[in-house]
This record gives sequence, C-alpha cells and structure tokens, in this order.
Amino acid sequence: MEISNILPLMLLTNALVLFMFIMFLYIRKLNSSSMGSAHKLPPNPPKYPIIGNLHQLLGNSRHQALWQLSKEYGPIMQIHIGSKSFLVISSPAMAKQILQTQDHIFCSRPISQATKRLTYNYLDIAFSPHDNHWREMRKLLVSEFLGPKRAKLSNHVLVTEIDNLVSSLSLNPSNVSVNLNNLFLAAIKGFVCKVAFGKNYRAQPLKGPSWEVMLDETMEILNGSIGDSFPWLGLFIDQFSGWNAKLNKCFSNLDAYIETIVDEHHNHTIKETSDDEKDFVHTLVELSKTQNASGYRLTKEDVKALVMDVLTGGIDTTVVTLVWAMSEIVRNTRIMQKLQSEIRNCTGKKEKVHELDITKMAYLKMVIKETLRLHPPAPLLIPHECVSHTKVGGYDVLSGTTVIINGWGIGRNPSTWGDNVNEFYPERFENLDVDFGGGNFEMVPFGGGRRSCPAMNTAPATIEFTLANILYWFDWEVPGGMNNEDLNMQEEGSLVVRKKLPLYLVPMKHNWEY
Ligand code: HEM
Repeated sequence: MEISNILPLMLLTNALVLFMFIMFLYIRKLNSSSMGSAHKLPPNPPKYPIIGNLHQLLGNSRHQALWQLSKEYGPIMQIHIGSKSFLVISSPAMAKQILQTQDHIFCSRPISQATKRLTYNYLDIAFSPHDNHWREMRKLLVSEFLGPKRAKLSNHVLVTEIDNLVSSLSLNPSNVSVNLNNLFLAAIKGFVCKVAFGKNYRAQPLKGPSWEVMLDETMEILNGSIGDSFPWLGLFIDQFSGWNAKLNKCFSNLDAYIETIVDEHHNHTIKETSDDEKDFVHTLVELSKTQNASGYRLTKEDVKALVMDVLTGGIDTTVVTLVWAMSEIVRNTRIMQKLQSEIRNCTGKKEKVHELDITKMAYLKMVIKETLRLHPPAPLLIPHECVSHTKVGGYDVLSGTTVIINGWGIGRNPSTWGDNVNEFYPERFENLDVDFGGGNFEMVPFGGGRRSCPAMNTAPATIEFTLANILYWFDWEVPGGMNNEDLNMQEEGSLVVRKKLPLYLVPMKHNWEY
C-alpha cells in the first residue's frame, strides 16, 4: 500500500483519538469549575461542549450576533469558542475601562497562526504583543509616515491623486454610472503607495493574483482559523481543509510583493533627495544602516512588517469609509444638498477645494463622524489581550483572555445615541462633543488607548478632502431610475466590514449658475 494512501487513515485515527482526549479534558474542566471557583466571571450565554458559543455566531455578522447577545447578557460578557475564552465589551463605560482606565493591562494582542506568519513573527505594530519592539515600530510609523515630516509630500500626493479622480469623473459620459469602489481604491492606493513606497506599484508584475484579491485574501486569513481555538483537532482541520495551504500561498504572494518594494529601495538609494521628499521605505532603508539613539537597529524583516501594516491597515479602511459615506449621503437628499452647499460656500469660485477651506466645513466633519458611528470599518477593532488578572465591572478577567470591543454596537447604543440610533443624522453632533478614541468612548472607530489607530487624526483628513472635492464638482444620483433611498446597504466581511455590493453612482457635472 502506498504511503500516500495510508497517511489520511492514520491522520483520521489520530484526529479521533485526540477528539476523545479533548472531550475528556473538557468534561474534567467542567466538573472542576462546577465544584466552585474563587473567581466571579462575567455572565456568559449558555454554551455547548467543545464548540462553546460558536453556534451563536454562525450565519450572522459577528458584530451583530454579539450585539444581540449583549442585549441579553450585558455590556460585559464572556463567550467561549473551543478552548478560548473571550471577553465581549459593548458599552462606552466598559470600553473606557479597557481602553483607558486599565489600558496598561489590556494593551497586548492575542497570538494566532495567521498573524504570526503574516507579520514575520510579530515584527509589525498591529498584531505584535505590547513590548519594546512594538513601541519602536509604532514610533517609526508615526514620525516617518503619518507625522508632520511627511506632511508636505503627503499633501502634494493627495492633491494629485484627487485631481486625477476628478478628471476621470469629468471624462465620464453623461448618465453613465461609475464604480466608486474602484475609483476610491485607485486614488487611495495611489496616495498611500506613493507616500510610502515612492510609486504606485499598480503596474508591478505579480506572481499571484491581482493586488485587490491578494489584500482580500489577507484580510480573510487574518480573521483566524479553527486551529486557533481548537488546538490539535483544529490544527488537523486547518491542514485538511486547505487553510494552511491558503495561508502559505497568501504569505508568499504578499511577501513577494513587499520584497520587490524593499529590494528596489535597497538597490537604488537616492542620494540627492531632501528629507521631506523621501518616501517612507526609503527612510526606513536608510535608518536600517545605523542604530537609533536607544540602540535599536531595523532589520529587513522589520521594514517588511511595517510595509505589511501600511498595506493592510492604511488603504482598505479609508476606501470602505469613503464608500459608506457616499452611500449614506446619496441616500439622504437633504443631507447631500446641505453638505454640498456648505462645501460650495466655503470654497467659493475656485479651481480647487483647498485644505484651508475644509477647516471651515463643520457639517462635513459631522457627516464623517456619523459615517464612522454607523459603519466603523473594523467593527470589533483588533482583539486586545489581558496581560494580568484584573477586575472589570466587578467581574474577574483572567490573564490571557482575548478582549473583543464591539465598536459597531457601541456606536448604535440607544442609551448614548437616543431612539433614532439607526438613522443617518449628522446633526446629532451639533451638541455633542465626541472625540475619536477618547472622551467618554461614545464611539470607538479607531479604538483607544495605546493600541489605538495611529492614523486617527490623519485618516479623517484624507476622507474629508476626497469627499469635499467630489461633492464640490459633481451632483450624484443612483443609476437606473432607482430611488436614492433604496440603495442597498448590506454589509459583508468580518475583520473589515464593507458595503456588500459595489457602489455605482452617476456623477453629473455641477451646473454653476454664477
Ligand atoms: C478610516 C480609516 C481607519 C480606521 C477606521 C482605522 C481603524 C483602526 C482600528 C479600529 C484599529 C484597532 C484599534 C484597537 O485595537 O484599539 C486600528 C489600528 C491600527 N491602524 Fe488604523 N484605521 C484607519 C486607517 C489607518 C491608516 C491610514 C493607517 C496607516 C498605516 C492605519 C494603521 C493602523 C495600525 C498600524 C494599527 C495598529 C496599532 C497598534 O496596534 O498599536 N490605520 N485602526
């Protein structure tokens, strides 16, 4: 008999033995916990042996399923999936405990097979544990990519990309719809890639799938696998189901892309470039040649892990927000008209909307806040991990517990937002001073505390500039004689949740009656 024929049988037998062993451990654990524990654990919905609460999360969007459960079990609850326990937070007060009061205890990230592989063994910022390496990487991203040092280049590139977007819309034949997902993606990817890598690697020949498919696959993989929650048996399932192969393929495609970018920067050091014209990777490559003041020296893998964070964190989130914002604006004719008249009044008769004009656009800022309240692109943020035993809301939280903060639910909490919580109503911010990632944690689209999104201040500015320009030059309609209010708003995705159907709208050059 060939070894390839025996192997599956052997693996299946092993899997069954392991399954029985896990059952035995589980029942023993249940018995010991029923004998009484000194800990007062948060309420938890009834669970099945082995799978825990998994069945309650299947079928629905995870953030919506958890929100429903929290209505019954409270703003702090504990759920189990396989061998892992999760603390689920669904109110501003509890989010404040995690992200501010006890931020030092909840500032780590859980490990998973996917994050380990895709971050070059936790060398990045978003998924790495809370340690000195994370601190150094985050400092670099903030000072060399998002901060004022790069502002001149960033502004210039953004203006160029949005000019291109407006020009391509102007060339669109009248009454023909455009796919705004694609146009926003082209503009934002162009912007991020040029600032980060010096050029848009759009035309780069890739071994694998298209760039968009590659990123979608990465997001899906980052969501985790069965093996993360069901040790042993889950790991077999990951192997048999092809998940491991998918992870390896995904990593190798992404790594090949990132390797090209980094190698090009290593091989073509630009000598005569002033600091504010250098792209991010160029600066990183230069920094990797020397130690910094605290004796830290970047490796090539560190640089690649940072590029990975920029690619996965910096583009999709912004595009998804732009698409949600335009969908909500177009569905609400009153809001679209009010917003356009603000944008056109503040800008006046000019060639372009200027950054300074945008500082006067109070309603635009409210529209963006309202978009992020109802449609936070990362509805469950990135999971946090508790690093030592503590108490939250009177309940014990054990070290190693993964914490899920339901930002989507927090943004739709009627006790904060009133009865019209599901309505897109930007005016609610007129009398409400809500601060992203701080204040009373009424909404947390960028998370909070030391693991909050480092682009919390810069990403909204990119969104404002893009929306102001396309709403200044064009009036917008839903295609095919459909009523604007009937635009489909279904969601799709888990780590990043986007509008399920692409947004097709008809741009009509605005008729300026001067
Ligand atoms: C609308 C745009 C964006 C939204 C809504 C957003 C949202 C978020 C959220 C919810 C988190 C997790 C926070 C937590 O776990 O508490 C996060 C983390 C992060 N974001 Fe963003 N983000 C956006 C844009 C960006 C951009 C442009 C970048 C640039 C590279 C970026 C880089 C990161 C990084 C590196 C982290 C990990 C921070 C850490 O773990 O220390 N994000 N973001």
